[in-house]
Amino acid sequence: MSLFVEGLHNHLVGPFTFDVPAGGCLAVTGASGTGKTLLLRMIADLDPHEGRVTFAGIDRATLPAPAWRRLTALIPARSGWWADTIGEHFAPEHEVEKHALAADLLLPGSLFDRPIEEASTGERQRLALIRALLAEPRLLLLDEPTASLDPVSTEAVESMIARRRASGTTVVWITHDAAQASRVGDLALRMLPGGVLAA
Ligand SMILES: Nc1ncnc2c1ncn2[C@@H]1O[C@H](COP(=O)(O)OP(=O)(O)OP(=O)(O)O)[C@@H](O)[C@H]1O
Repeated sequence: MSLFVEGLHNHLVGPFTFDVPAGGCLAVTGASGTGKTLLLRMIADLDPHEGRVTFAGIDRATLPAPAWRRLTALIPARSGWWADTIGEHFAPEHEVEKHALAADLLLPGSLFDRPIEEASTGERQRLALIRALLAEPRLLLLDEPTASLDPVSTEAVESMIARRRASGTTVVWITHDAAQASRVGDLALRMLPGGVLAA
């Protein structure tokens, strides 16, 4: 399912116009504060904005919000957690799959029994990714998903996203790592101050 963004802007950043084909990955780079997160949040419809977002040929404005939320997942740089233990954040029907995804991301299965306060930043990042992937989104919006990870764990995340892309999931991936941007992205956008995009 392809993503088409046209004239997307708010009072701080934009307008942005680009498209990402089905299964493609747009790598977004740029200095801190140039509006990368705001771009993701506007695509996800989490912040007020103007402009058009079309996914799989459907104008997002015509979709009820719950339908859009089922199609997309935004994984923020800092994930939100509300229950005491990690496992409580996962539905019982995902018991088997969550462990499989955790193993793929080099996380021990015992982690799910532990309090969330004990999870490291890098563990939380991977757990947030697992939580999002269990819902099988067709559009993944990733905000620096490997910022706190070592090279081996980073590679595990990149491989997992590559597998999702192979089954048609479309990705927008924010990164500060130019090498990662060229590894994971088949399209690249660089944000400049003022939210202008350069290819
Ligand atoms: N709710 C808000 N109200 C006012 N200004 C905001 C708001 N959210 C973000 N900004 C500002 O908009 C600009 C872009 O923020 P954004 O978080 O998108 O940057 P970024 O490129 O993702 O930065 P980083 O690489 O540091 O994560 C920043 O100057 C930020 O201070």
